[in-house]
Amino acid sequence: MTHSTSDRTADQPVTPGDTESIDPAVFDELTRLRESIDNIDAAVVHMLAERFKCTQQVGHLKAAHRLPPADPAREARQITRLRQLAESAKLDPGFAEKLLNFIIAEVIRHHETIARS
Ligand SMILES: C=C(O[C@@H]1C=C(C(=O)O)C=C[C@H]1O)C(=O)O
Repeated sequence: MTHSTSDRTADQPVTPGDTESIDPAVFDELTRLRESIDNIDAAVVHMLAERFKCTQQVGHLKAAHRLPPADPAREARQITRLRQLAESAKLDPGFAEKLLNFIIAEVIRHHETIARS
């Protein structure tokens, strides 16, 4: 059985996936916003891919010159800088720090693999 928007009162939540019962104007707005989210997610993936291309080169340079995979002093400077950028962009600095640490941990793992190879 299908439901029109008039079958549902405002206080009843819409079942996830039940797009037919969403007000068409709301659905259009949601679709527009989701298209932007998809574009942003694609940009993030492409930017991360470029970042990892650079960090792979750093990994090979470090391995060739017997430099350690991690550089905690550089990381500390990056975190300070990113927290400041996040603050001015009204992004949670704690979240920015966690994200950078997550990415750096993956980079260091790659550098350790390169150094062993
Ligand atoms: C890429 C480097 O190696 C590691 C990874 C970093 C990063 O992903 O930004 C930063 C510092 C290092 O711990 C580097 O030393 O520049």
